[in-house]
Amino acid sequence: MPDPRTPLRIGTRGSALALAQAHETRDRLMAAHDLPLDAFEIVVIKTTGDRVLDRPLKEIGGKGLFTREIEDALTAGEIDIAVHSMKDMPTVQPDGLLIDCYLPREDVRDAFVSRDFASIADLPQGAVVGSSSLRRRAQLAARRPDLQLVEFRGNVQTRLKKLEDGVAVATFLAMAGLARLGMTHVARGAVEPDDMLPAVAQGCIGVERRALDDRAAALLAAINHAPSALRVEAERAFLRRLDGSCQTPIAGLAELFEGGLRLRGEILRPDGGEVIAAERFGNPADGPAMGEDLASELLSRAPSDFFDWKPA
Ligand SMILES: NCc1[nH]cc(CCC(=O)O)c1CC(=O)O
Repeated sequence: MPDPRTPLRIGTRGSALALAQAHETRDRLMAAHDLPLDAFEIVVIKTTGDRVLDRPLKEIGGKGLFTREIEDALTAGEIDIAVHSMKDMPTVQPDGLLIDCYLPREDVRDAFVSRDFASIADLPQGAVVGSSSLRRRAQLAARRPDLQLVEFRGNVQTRLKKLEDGVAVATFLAMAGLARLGMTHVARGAVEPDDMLPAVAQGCIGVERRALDDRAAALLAAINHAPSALRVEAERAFLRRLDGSCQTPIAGLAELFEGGLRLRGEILRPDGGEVIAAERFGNPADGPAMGEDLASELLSRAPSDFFDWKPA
């Protein structure tokens, strides 16, 4: 049992967004437990995803790329908790680790970012749009097959610079990331989920810990936001059922209303040529079962060649 007076080491990536998320987690822990700043230590961990910036993510390993090394540090006891964008998290955690703490979810929507155009509908015929997100590319192609898509990797600043340089006339970012960086002014508007269903867990920060670490468990329990947990766990059950069999784009969103849970999900062909979508309404406590059931419906409705696509 570690000395409860040693600082709690918070592992995070070093990007501005990751640091903002780590600081938010620390501030919530300080407030919930009336702890001083020096009860915490922020430990920055550089991941493969941060180092390899010149190739599309899908070539170098996709999901898990930003989290693997952080989880290794957690398992090795080099950090005590790890703060993650849940959108980037694989649906299964390594043995001995778990996530049971979620911060209040931010805006789940995608932001439309462009100097010259106000919305997707406003984009001229054939306009060049930058995005490296398989989901956003497929959703956009489904709505606007005339648009030209170019890869657009890197952090928020890098992508904004590419827009400035004229590499593309518009791009998409998560509203949540912009909000946490105090940069929502760069968005021309938010895209409603009806028009572009967000990525599973978009806008939600989760905190991972060692399953047997009672000190971290007790600290984190006080800051878990139950409604966000219910929503994200429903979405992640949906994704878990799909992502074993499916490298195609996936979107999913759970929302709470008047005591009920609405869960929407869709899978797309990467070229946007086909979208299969469905939804469930139910009891919030049944979120994970609803997620699995929704995934099963989409899988059963997909034609046999739907999942033949492999990343380049
Ligand atoms: N894949 C990168 C990533 N992971 C989480 C966010 C934004 C914050 C969030 O959704 O919680 C982003 C950037 C983006 O999509 O614009």
